[in-house]
Amino acid sequence: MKIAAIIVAAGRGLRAGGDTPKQWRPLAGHSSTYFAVQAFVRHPRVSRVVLVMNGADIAAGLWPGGFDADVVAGGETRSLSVRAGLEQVAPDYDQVLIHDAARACIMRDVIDGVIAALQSHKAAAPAVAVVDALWRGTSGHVEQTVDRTGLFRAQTPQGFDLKAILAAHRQFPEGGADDVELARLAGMDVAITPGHEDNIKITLPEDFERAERILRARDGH
Ligand SMILES: Nc1ccn([C@@H]2O[C@H](COP(=O)(O)OP(=O)(O)OP(=O)(O)O)[C@@H](O)[C@H]2O)c(=O)n1
Ligand SMILES: C[C@](O)(CO)[C@H](O)COP(=O)(O)O
Repeated sequence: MKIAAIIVAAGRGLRAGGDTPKQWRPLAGHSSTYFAVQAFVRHPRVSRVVLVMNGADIAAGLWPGGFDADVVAGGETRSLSVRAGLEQVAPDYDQVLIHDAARACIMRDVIDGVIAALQSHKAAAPAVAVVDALWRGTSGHVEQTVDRTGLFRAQTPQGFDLKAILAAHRQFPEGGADDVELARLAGMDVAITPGHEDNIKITLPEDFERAERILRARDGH
């Protein structure tokens, strides 16, 4: 099986704040995008990596290179950025892994779990089960306890049969929360694989410190 990876890095990171989009800010000596791309370039089963960037970030030279990855311009939404990446992957690839550049701490086991599940499924994605009690609240007050049974927190990389996910994106150009949502809209069954608590998405300002701690605790970053 020929596997490609798409790293989406074209967002503006508004919730994280700062002058520079979160995926380009200094993180453990590099950037979140650097670590995300590195994880897939180094993976022995992945033979092509496509990095999707905002056009202005490409023009500003934010990607320092140094890895064998194709760079392509993204779109206004995450789904449009993924679509741009998918259109760039050569049709002789069988499967594609779609990953957020904002998930710098992605680890080998999580990627391996998705690839293993793709041997028997057309779609597979990592997640962690919700273990805390869940509340619905308004104006700082608890209104209701929500049943957590069967609830998961979705992560990336989300993996797919290339032709099937490309067809799903073409069928639903309005997009969705993530590629799993589009796959399900197109009728695909999606297997849940083990995620990891450290595979965080840098979303809020405080997430940088946590990501930095996780990365610095690893050897040879
Ligand atoms: N138009 C977009 C929007 C998002 N992304 C990417 O999708 C990933 C996950 O999205 P999210 O965390 O929501 O990033 P942003 O959209 O940048 O964040 P925010 O919503 O806070 O602005 C990120 O790596 C982001 O760069 C993208 O490639 N193109
Ligand atoms: C794809 C994703 O990372 C799964 O957790 C997520 O959907 C990204 O976007 P969000 O805007 O933070 O929901």
